[in-house]
Amino acid sequence: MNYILAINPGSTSTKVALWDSKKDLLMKTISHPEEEIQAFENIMAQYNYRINHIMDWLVHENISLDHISAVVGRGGLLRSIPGGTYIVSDQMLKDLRQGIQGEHASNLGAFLAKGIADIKGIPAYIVDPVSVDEFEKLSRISGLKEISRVSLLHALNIKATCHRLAKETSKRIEELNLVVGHLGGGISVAAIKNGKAIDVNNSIQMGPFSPERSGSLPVGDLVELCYLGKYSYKQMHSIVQGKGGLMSYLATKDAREIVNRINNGDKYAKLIFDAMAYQIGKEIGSYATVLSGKVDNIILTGGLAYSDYLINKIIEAVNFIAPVVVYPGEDEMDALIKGALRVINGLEKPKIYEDEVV
Ligand SMILES: Nc1ncnc2c1ncn2[C@@H]1O[C@H](COP(=O)(O)OP(=O)(O)O)[C@@H](O)[C@H]1O
Ligand SMILES: CCCC(=O)OP(=O)(O)O
Repeated sequence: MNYILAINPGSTSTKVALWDSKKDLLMKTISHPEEEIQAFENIMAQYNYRINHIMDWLVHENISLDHISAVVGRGGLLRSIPGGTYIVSDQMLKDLRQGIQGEHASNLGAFLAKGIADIKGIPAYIVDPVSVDEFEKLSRISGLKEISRVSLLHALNIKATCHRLAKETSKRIEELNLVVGHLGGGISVAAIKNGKAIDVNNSIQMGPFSPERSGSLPVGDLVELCYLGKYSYKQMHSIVQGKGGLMSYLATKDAREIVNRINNGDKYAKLIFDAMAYQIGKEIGSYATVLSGKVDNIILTGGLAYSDYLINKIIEAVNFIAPVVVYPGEDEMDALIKGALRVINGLEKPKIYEDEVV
């Protein structure tokens, strides 16, 4: 049996999947309790912890490394590069170790893939990392000379949903203009022009607030908050990235719990949840203008797309722009496997990171 192993490290879990030539996909979400993750100084320090969990899972599934022919990981905050499947290289690992564009759980994907692949001398890949950059020149201008807007997005799932829609409508992705909202713990809203993500909010720093991130904030007030002497640099980061958004207002990031509260008459929960829908709709409208209003479809995806309450509010606001297609959840594991397979089956040449940096 020849398996491909896919690894997707997230902030609270490591998702693993095994694909075999009979096209069976075996998947597992290995959850990491907060107190275990918190014990590590940084993301890189979690390497041994996460790889041990993956090895234990393989043993549990009775899969020998001898039967794995390639390993593919989610790509992290690398330098800006075009979409595609990349061979894990030393330079890539160096940039991730250095945190060239910041810290993110996905920075471990290439390390975990390479770590396992090297035991047997098999190839290690990453696919459509979060630093996929297909921006047009205009998209990079921020409003302050010292700061450029950068392309960071849920590229893997966004690209996968574009391919899915193209297939379902018998079109080529290059023919489609789409606005895609990946609505998860973080939110990316991207303008996809002829298959390329020509602009996106950058879910870590801007755009609508999300279950755990503040999104764009009034900039002067943010500067004030930073200099109050109340919070350290590290605390400020964790406030806007992990404890912002729904978490900040409602002390939970669980959309199901919030809808329950709303159904039980909690007016404040309704105000905040409705505001998130409002901001998402506003962002979608803004990205429709990037495409001059020529939008074939709006796609809503990610965990929050399971919430009928939220999705109906967003659809109400944006369906004057284009028909809305909802793909709840995410298909990142499948996208990783498919990316590796395109290269293994010779349909695509694997990209070399060093040659592609934008
Ligand atoms: N079945 C569901 N119904 C409503 N909301 C859901 C459902 N599943 C997940 N969510 C919400 O989606 C959000 C997380 O999305 P997800 O894509 O799983 O996040 P991530 O992968 O970024 O951690 C959370 O707010 C969670 O409560
Ligand atoms: C860096 C953009 C991708 C992102 O925010 O991923 P998560 O939601 O998985 O943290």
